[in-house]
Formats: sequence, C-alpha cells, structure tokens
Amino acid sequence: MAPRKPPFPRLLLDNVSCMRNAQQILRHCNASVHDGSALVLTGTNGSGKTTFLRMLAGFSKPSAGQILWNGHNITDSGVFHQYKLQLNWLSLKDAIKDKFTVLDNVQWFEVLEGKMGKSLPALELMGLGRLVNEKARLLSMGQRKRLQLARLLAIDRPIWLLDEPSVALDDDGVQLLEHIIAEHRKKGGIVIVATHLPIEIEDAMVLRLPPRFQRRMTLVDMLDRAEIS
Ligand SMILES: Nc1ncnc2c1ncn2[C@@H]1O[C@H](COP(=O)(O)OP(=O)(O)OP(=O)(O)O)[C@@H](O)[C@H]1O
Repeated sequence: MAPRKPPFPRLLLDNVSCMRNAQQILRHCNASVHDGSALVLTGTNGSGKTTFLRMLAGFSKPSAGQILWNGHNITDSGVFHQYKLQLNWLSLKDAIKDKFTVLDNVQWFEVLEGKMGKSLPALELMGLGRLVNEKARLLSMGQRKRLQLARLLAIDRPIWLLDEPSVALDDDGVQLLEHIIAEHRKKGGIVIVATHLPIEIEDAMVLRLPPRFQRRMTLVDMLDRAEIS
C-alpha cells in the first residue's frame, strides 16, 4: 500500500520576503501551518513580527515568495475574498468604541458576522460578565484586552492572528488566553501569535525572526569587555 501523504497545510509560507517603504523587513520566511496548530513569532523589537502578521492578514503583500491558503495564493483577488473571511485579527489598536457598552462592542461585530448568542457567554468567560452594561470607556487596559478576546470568541473564525495578545493581562487573564487558544486548536483552529511575553502553547512551532539591524554595543557590553581583557 502506498504511504499516506500528509494533508496539505492550510497555510503555507513559501520563501516569503516583505518590503515596507522600500525597506526589506522580512527575508525568505518559510512555514507550514496545519489545522489545529500554532505558530509563535518571536524576535527583537523591529524584527518584523507585526509585519509578518499584517502580511498574513493581507494588509501588506509579499515582495517575493507566496502565501498559499489551501494551495491558492492569497493575493489573487478571488482567493483573498474567501481567505479574509477565515481571519480574526487582534492588534494593539483595539477598535473599541468608548461610547458603546461592553456588550455592544462585542455584539456589533457578531451581528456583522451574521451570528448571534455568543457575545454574552464570551464576555462572561473572559471575566467581564458584571460589566456588560457599562460604557467601554470605563474599562482598564487589561479589561479592554479581555473584551478583544471575547470578540475573537464571538466572531469565531478559524485563523487567529494575534499581535501581543497578553499585553496588559494579569496572570488570570493570561491563563484564560492560553485556555481559549487551546480550545480553539482542539476545534481545528489555527493560532499565529507575535509575542515578547511567555504564553504557554502546547506543541507550538516557534519562528524567531532575526534582528534587522546589528545590535549596537551598549555601555554594559563595553564594561563586560573591559573586565575580560
Ligand atoms: N509603515 C511602515 N513603513 C515602513 N516601515 C515600517 C512601517 N511600519 C513598521 N516599519 C518598520 O518595519 C520594521 C518591523 O516592524 P514591526 O512592527 O513588524 O516589528 P515588530 O517585530 O512587530 O516589533 P515590536 O517587537 O517592536 O512590536 C521596523 O523596523 C519598523 O520601523
């Protein structure tokens, strides 16, 4: 019997590079991402983690190489139309409307998605149950992040692109984040995370982006060297 071929990756980055404002940010990135898997992007400030996520979200195009979804190039307009409906994007800009209630801030997105009934349970899971009728402007930074995460759950799309999702979360919030990531993956969802902070994600692939510029020598480095010689 012929050996069974591994399933085609849901997402494939094939030798992808990216320029922004005529500057080379990413070079020759490769990754295969299957249903239920997680990819963690790490690297120094400015190494291109957000750029990587933006490219996957279709905000920037690769300058070389290709990103394939189900084997189709996401930059083809017909493909992109379908592909973008798979994405859930969480960034440092939270797109929260301060004048809306906490519940409306989630339900609005859910209704746009043609779904209903998930906003309240999602907010409760994220520990915001008591605040659903408060105006969002009253939320703390960590609570705003929890609201963003409740949105991910209510919208419930398969590919999560998360830029620094644990920033401002307390320990309990980070555990909730880890929990919802694990549950999403159990359903076959994909999670791609850019982070500086440790987040426990089982069997995650880690892609460490190289620094774009060589690190300058700091005073501490100079003192270290002086001690050695
Ligand atoms: N709009 C833009 N035009 C040109 N260059 C940009 C633009 N936005 C970011 N860059 C540059 O791209 C590089 C990578 O930025 P990016 O935000 O992807 O890094 P990062 O790894 O996410 O950084 P951080 O850890 O600080 O969040 C940086 O050198 C930055 O100056």
